Amino acid sequence: MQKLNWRRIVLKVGSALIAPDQDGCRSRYLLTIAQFIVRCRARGIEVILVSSGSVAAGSHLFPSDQPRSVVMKKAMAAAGQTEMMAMWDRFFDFPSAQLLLTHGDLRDRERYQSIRETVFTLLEHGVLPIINENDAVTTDDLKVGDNDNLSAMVAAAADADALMIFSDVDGLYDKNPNLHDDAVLLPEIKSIDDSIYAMAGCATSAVGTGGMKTKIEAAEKATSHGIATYIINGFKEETFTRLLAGENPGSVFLPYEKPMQDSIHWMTHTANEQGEVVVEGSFDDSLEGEDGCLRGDEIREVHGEFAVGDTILVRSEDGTRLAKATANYSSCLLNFIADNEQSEFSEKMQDSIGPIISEKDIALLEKS
Ligand SMILES: Nc1ncnc2c1ncn2[C@@H]1O[C@H](COP(=O)(O)OP(=O)(O)O)[C@@H](O)[C@H]1O
Ligand SMILES: N[C@@H](CCC(=O)OP(=O)(O)O)C(=O)O
Repeated sequence: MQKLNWRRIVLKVGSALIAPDQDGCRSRYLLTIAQFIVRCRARGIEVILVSSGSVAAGSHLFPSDQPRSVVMKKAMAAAGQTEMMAMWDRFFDFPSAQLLLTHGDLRDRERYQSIRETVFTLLEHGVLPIINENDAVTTDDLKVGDNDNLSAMVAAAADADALMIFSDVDGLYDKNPNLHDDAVLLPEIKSIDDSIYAMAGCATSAVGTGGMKTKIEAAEKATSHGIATYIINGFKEETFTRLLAGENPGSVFLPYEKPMQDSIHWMTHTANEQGEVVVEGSFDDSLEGEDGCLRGDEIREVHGEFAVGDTILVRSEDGTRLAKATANYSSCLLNFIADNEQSEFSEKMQDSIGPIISEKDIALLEKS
């Protein structure tokens, strides 16, 4: 038996595989994916499943002649999720567990840690975690919006070795293969830049969300955490035999050689900034200084309301996004310090509380 190097993998299954006829769940493609999961587990590989498809699975329960409003889609998701979980559960003789998440859960550090603990406990006890976005309750500002990005956040949280995105296409092509006959498949992508994003088109199926763009975003999130990311065709049986043989049946994005530390990765790719501080141009110098930190006299403006421990954006006076960081001070206190930077009280306070942000809690961003 071929020895695979994966210790833990995240599989993401797109809606077209769940409900290919848009008429409820079908086992046609899921059976092969389920067998792949069983075989991986038999080889000692821990598997986490991120399953799309609740809306596609539930749509047949609602009148097709009515507009698909947001609220109608939420109702479809709520009903379709049960159908989809029942379908997955039928394939396995081991237990599975449902986790319905929103971005609101993942971007809160405590809830993120709690999700990690739950996932690890499930895996430890041989239970298959099956994850989807909680579409029935989520709102625009709380949702991830697509399961490609969600699966990458899950893969990072679970410290997986590989993320496999099973879609309706063989991998990433230099242009959409459903629209261009001369599109060429890219088997290996070493780094992701604008030229890679330029290849991505939208979804062409009736049920897909995000197309290739969100898959590349997911690959960027995952590879920067050291997670190899595959985009592969879940419709083809040979995909699964080739994966188990240690081959690449589609496109693989190679992991960073020096992955980000988990808390920095979370801050960069999952957390939302609650507010921002504008600093004078010498921010890089302050990081290189003895304390590796930011002090009150470098702050020009404070925007938004944030508390100690929240993620904030550090911006330069010319608008450049310099870094995300954990705030050691609330916005209220920072406003006071910025207004009274020379005061003895401000200086004493900083001496006793310490730096406004500390080097270990800073994620530097691309300067653009
Ligand atoms: N450069 C590209 N390479 C491959 N597929 C692409 C590309 N650009 C756009 N696509 C489209 O992306 C689709 C897959 O995305 P999507 O429909 O969202 O799938 P899923 O439901 O599996 O997430 C393909 O069927 C194809 O139409
Ligand atoms: N959470 C949604 C799926 C969103 C999504 O990203 O769909 P897809 O592009 O098919 O992976 C659902 O369960 O219907």
